Amino acid sequence: MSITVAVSGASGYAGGEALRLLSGHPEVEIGAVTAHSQAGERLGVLQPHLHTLADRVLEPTTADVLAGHDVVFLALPHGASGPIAAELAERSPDTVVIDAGADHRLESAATWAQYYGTEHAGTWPYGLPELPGQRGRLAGARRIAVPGCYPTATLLALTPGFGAGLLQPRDVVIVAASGTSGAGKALKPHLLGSEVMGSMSPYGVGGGHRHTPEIEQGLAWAAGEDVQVSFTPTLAPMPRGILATATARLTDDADPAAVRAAWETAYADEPFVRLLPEGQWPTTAAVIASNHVQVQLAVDERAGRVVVVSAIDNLCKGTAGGAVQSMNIALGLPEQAGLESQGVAP
Ligand SMILES: NC(=O)C1=CN([C@@H]2O[C@H](COP(=O)(O)OP(=O)(O)OC[C@H]3O[C@@H](n4cnc5c(N)ncnc54)[C@H](OP(=O)(O)O)[C@@H]3O)[C@@H](O)[C@H]2O)C=CC1
Ligand SMILES: CC(=O)N[C@@H](CCC(=O)OP(=O)(O)O)C(=O)O
Repeated sequence: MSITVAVSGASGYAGGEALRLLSGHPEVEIGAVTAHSQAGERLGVLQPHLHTLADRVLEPTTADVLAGHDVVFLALPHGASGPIAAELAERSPDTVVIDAGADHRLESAATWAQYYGTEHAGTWPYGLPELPGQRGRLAGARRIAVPGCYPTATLLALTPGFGAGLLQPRDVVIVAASGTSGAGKALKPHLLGSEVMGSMSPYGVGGGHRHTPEIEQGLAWAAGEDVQVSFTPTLAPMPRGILATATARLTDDADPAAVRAAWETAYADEPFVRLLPEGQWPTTAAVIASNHVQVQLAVDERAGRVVVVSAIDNLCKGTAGGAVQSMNIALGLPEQAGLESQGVAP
C-alpha cells in the first residue's frame, strides 16, 4: 500500500526538491501539487527537471486540496504554514504534516516574535534525527518542523562536541557560505546573476540572522545549558550547497586527543553523516543532490579551539531530504527510503 503525499509550494525550490526525491521513493504516491500565484500552471513549465511529473497541473494551496492525503509537505514562505496547518488539523486530523518553513521550529514564542515579527504558530518535533534522542521523538510523530538549512549544517558540525561536554558554551563562532537557492526562487535584486556571479558577500551580520536562535536552541539541547553563538552567513556564487565553518573553545579539562573520538562515536552509525578520514576536508560539490553530509575537524591547540567544517546540499539534507528522512522515521519506513542516491560529479 502506498502513502499519498501532497506537496505545497511545488513551484518553488524546496517543493521541487521534495518532488524530485518523493518521485523516487518506493512507498510514495504523489498526490496534489500546489502553488500560490502560479496555480493553474503545468509543473513541466516551472520545474522542467521533474520529467515524469511534467503534465501535473498546480492546484491552489488550500486545506480543501491538501486534506485526505496521508502526508502533506508544506514548502511555503514563513508565516504561511501556520494558518494552513491549523486548518488542516481541523479538516484532516489524520494527515501527517511536515513543515519545511520556520513556523514551528522555535520553542520560545518571544524569540519567534523577535526574529520573525509575527504570532508564533507553535512548536513541533524538530526534524534533525541525528540530534541525541531525536529519532525517538520523531517515531510516530504527526507533525514535524524541518530545520533551517544553516542550522542543519552547523548543528551537525557542533553537537557531538557539546554532547560530550568538550566545548565551552560561549564564544562559539560560525561562518557559513550558502548557494543562492537558499534564498528561494522569488525575484530578489541582490540575487541577480550579475550581482552574484564571481563574488561572495556576507549578510545578516552582527547576530541578526533568524537562524541564530535556531542554532542556539539546538546546541543548548545538546549542551544541557544555554549556548551563545556568533553566526555570519555569506552568499556564494553557486546554485546549491552550504559549507559551514564552526569554531568553539575547548573546556579547560578537555583532552585534545579525546576530541576526534566524540565525533567518531556520534556519527559511527549515522547513515547520512560521514566524518571524513583525517586530512580530507568537506566540499559542497561532493554532497550536491544527495542527503549526505561531510564533516571534518581539527584541534587548534594554540587557540584552544576545535574547528569543524561541514558540507550539505541546502535543498536536500538542508530541506527536502531531511524532511523525507524524518517522514520515513515518523511512519516507520526504512530511514533511507527515497534517499539512496549518491552525489553527482563533476
Ligand atoms: N531554499 C532552501 O534552501 C530552504 C528553504 N526552506 C524553507 O522552505 C520554504 C520554501 O522555500 P523555497 O522553496 O526556497 O521558496 P520559493 O520562493 O522557491 O518557493 C515558495 C513557494 O511558496 C509559494 N507561495 C508563495 N507565497 C505563498 C503564500 N502566501 N501562500 C502559499 N504559498 C505561497 C510559491 O508559490 P508561487 O510560485 O505559485 O507563488 C512557491 O511555490 C521556506 O519557508 C523556506 O524558508 C528551508 C530550508 C532551506
Ligand atoms: C542564501 C539564503 O538566503 N539562505 C536563506 C536561508 C534558507 C533557509 O534555510 O531557510 P528558512 O529558515 O528560511 O527555512 C537565508 O539566509 O534567509
